[in-house]
Amino acid sequence: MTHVIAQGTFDILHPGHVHYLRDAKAMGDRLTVIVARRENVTHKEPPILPNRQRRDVVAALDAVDDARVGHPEDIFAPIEEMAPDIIALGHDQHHDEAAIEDELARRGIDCEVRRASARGPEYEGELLSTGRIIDRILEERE
Ligand SMILES: Cc1cc2nc3c(=O)[nH]c(=O)nc-3n(C[C@H](O)[C@H](O)[C@H](O)COP(=O)(O)O)c2cc1C
Ligand SMILES: Nc1ncnc2c1ncn2[C@@H]1O[C@H](COP(=O)(O)OP(=O)(O)OP(=O)(O)O)[C@@H](O)[C@H]1O
Repeated sequence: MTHVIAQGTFDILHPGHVHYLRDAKAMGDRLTVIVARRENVTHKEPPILPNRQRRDVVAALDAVDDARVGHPEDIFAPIEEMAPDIIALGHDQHHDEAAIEDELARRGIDCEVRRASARGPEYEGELLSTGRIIDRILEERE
């Protein structure tokens, strides 16, 4: 059984998220998703929705076998505990594959790091970014 881990913020789900998680699931047999804690989302605006709500909705997707809110301080602690076979990074995630591989090796975790593919819009107006959905809401409702 090949265990795959995916991770992200997943604030206001859209079809890009569904694509990423299906792609990650297709890399193996079992998919666990780590949902980033609000306080750890520092590279962009913090999520609108609470940790548990983002976790619950991700857990309800077909591709997802299990979803959990991430560790507050050590992002490698859940990886160490679950010992997955593959970490599937999102196509645009800022994480450096080599740095993650180095840390996995340092901790003695035998796990491959891969990148998932991107999905573009399939029709005029399809919005595949939480940030852009929020911008649209602000434009149209103010
Ligand atoms: C291997 C890995 C493990 C992670 N584990 C956690 C975690 O335990 N807790 C957490 O809050 N975030 C965790 N993160 C999520 C990062 O915080 C996340 O990349 C970022 O905040 C959200 O990025 P996004 O822009 O793709 O949504 C992890 C990221 C990676 C690459
Ligand atoms: N169009 C897409 N195609 C493939 N993967 C996507 C797409 N949109 C988001 N993802 C992936 O989903 C994961 C979680 O994304 P995240 O929660 O950062 O949402 P986002 O919509 O990309 O956010 P924002 O655009 O506001 O920064 C990331 O790994 C990201 O690469």
